[in-house]
Parts: sequence; C-alpha cells; structure tokens
Amino acid sequence: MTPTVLRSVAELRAHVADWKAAGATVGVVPTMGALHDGHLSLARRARAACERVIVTIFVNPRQFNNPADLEKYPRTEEQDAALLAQVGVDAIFAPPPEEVYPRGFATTVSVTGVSEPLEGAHRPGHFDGVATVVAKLFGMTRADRAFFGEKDWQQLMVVQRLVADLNIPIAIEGCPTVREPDGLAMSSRNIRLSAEGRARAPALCRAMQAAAAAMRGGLPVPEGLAQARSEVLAAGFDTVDYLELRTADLLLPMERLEGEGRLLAAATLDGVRLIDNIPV
Ligand SMILES: Nc1ncnc2c1ncn2[C@@H]1O[C@H](COP(=O)(O)OP(=O)(O)OP(=O)(O)O)[C@@H](O)[C@H]1O
Ligand SMILES: CC(C)(CO)[C@@H](O)C(=O)[O-]
Ligand code: BAL
Repeated sequence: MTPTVLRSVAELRAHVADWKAAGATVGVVPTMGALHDGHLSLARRARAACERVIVTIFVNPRQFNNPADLEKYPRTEEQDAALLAQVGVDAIFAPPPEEVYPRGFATTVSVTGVSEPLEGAHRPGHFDGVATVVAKLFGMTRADRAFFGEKDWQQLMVVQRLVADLNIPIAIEGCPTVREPDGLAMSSRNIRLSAEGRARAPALCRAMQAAAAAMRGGLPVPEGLAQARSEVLAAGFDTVDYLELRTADLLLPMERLEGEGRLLAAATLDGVRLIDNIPV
C-alpha cells in the first residue's frame, strides 16, 4: 500500500477526523527522515499496535543549534516513502517549514530538569526545539499513541515529562535501539562517516558495554567511566562530549550503582557526532 503524502495541517486533520469518526486508533512516529531500520522498527511497532499509522518527516530547524548540521542533514524522501510503503503505514506527514512555523509563530515549549544535562548542555536550545515540535505534532495528529526510540533516551524522557506536565492525552512508547551487526547504533548521521570512521565507530558502544560490565563487577563508577572515555579516544574519536552514568528516568548523576542506571555518551568521529546509551 502506498502511503498518502500529506503536506498541510488541514489535509492531515481531515484524514485523522475521518479515521477517528470510524473509531480507529491512531499512532504517530515522529522522524526527521533519512529512514533506516531503527525508524522502521518504530513504524512496525505502530503498525502492530494501531489501526491507522502516520509517520511524520520533518527536519525541524528549531532543534538544530548548529546551522552546518541542519544544512548537511540527509534528506531522502522518495526512498523513505518506498520503505514506509513496505511497512504499510497509512500516511506520511511531510510539511514544509512554513506550514509548521507560519509567520507570527511565537511559542516555545520548554521542559526543565531532565532536558538540561548531557545533550541539553551540549546543544543549547535543542530540547526546546524538540519539545515545541513534538507538542505541535501531537496537537496536529491527535494521535492516541506515539513511538520514540530509546537511542535518543534523553529525548524520550523529555517527551514523557512534556505529556505528563501538559496533560496531553497520548501514550508514549519507547522502542529498543536497533544496531548494526557490529553494535553501532543506527543513526541517520552514520552515512556521513568515512569508511575509516565507520570501521572505528563501534568502539563507542564496545567501550560502554565493557565499562557497564566492569562496574557491575564492582569497579567504582568514576574509574569505569574514565576507562571507557580513554578507550573511545584511543580508538580514534576526536572528542567525547560526555560519557556519564545517570539515573534512568530523571537523569540525575549517579556516583555508585544502585537502582536503574543509564550509561549515556556523545562523541565525535570524523566530524560526525554520535550518541548512544545502554542500561546498567
Ligand atoms: N537505531 C535506532 N533504534 C531505534 N530507534 C531509533 C534509532 N535511531 C533513531 N531512532 C528513533 O527514530 C526517531 C526519529 O529519529 P531521527 O529521525 O532523529 O533519526 P536518527 O537516526 O536518530 O537521526 P540522527 O542522526 O538525528 O540521530 C526517534 O524517536 C529516534 O529515537
Ligand atoms: C522527535 C523528532 C522527530 C522531533 O523533531 C526528532 O527529535 C527525532 O527525529 O528524534
Ligand atoms: N535524533 C534526535 C534529533 C537530533 O539529533 O536533532
């Protein structure tokens, strides 16, 4: 089935109104396109859980703190549509920026606390952009359920906070990170790695796995983190923005392993910034 491509909020609303009038449950998968198997796993989850599925493709300018990153962000809409047809999604909502942010747009949704460390500290304004567009996508689609990847763990925590705080009637489902056979977390930005960079990239998740195992075995947390950081740099990464153990839900610093922890990292290789996280 070929998904219907919707460009305007009015068209989207009309489709959703018909579906809801027929009693269908609606799922939404927000993306920025350049789809890979990670995104498709979310679309499949949505397909299995909901009667109608919308995948949104919108490279949201408000969440890019770095103009070069926005400029270079891969855009592959035709290929994306073909992949989504295979999954059998009902509609693709791919609006132009002026449809999402028309003249006079003046609102920012800002989640404090959980959005502040890690990505928030390294990409100023990023989560305001994410929270604003996600709140809008939820309002525009009126979806019953939304599907997000655990690969962007902090984003998932921010979105959960957002819907709880604003009483948005939508269920948020986190879906496991899909990895390449060598362990690298799939990401649209991976295609910007050189062949050599691509070969080195799995060192990030390997160092994280090794540190998690060592800390579970009793190595003090600061030593485990320092060890992982040196391994990542030794593997040829240029910088490590952060590599930290945090509480899984509130993302508070964790000095020792007790309760549910999350090891989260961002590091740059070949000028490409990669992120990853695992439970500890
Ligand atoms: N490897 C993955 N496994 C599971 N979900 C993923 C994966 N990669 C991305 N997602 C999820 O897909 C959704 C859309 O993400 P996005 O379009 O930013 O893709 P991306 O590959 O993360 O790109 P980026 O290069 O911006 O990190 C988010 O909910 C994200 O967490
Ligand atoms: C959720 C999202 C689609 C909002 O633009 C984006 O941050 C992403 O792709 O993860
Ligand atoms: N994957 C989260 C979106 C971003 O990197 O801007």
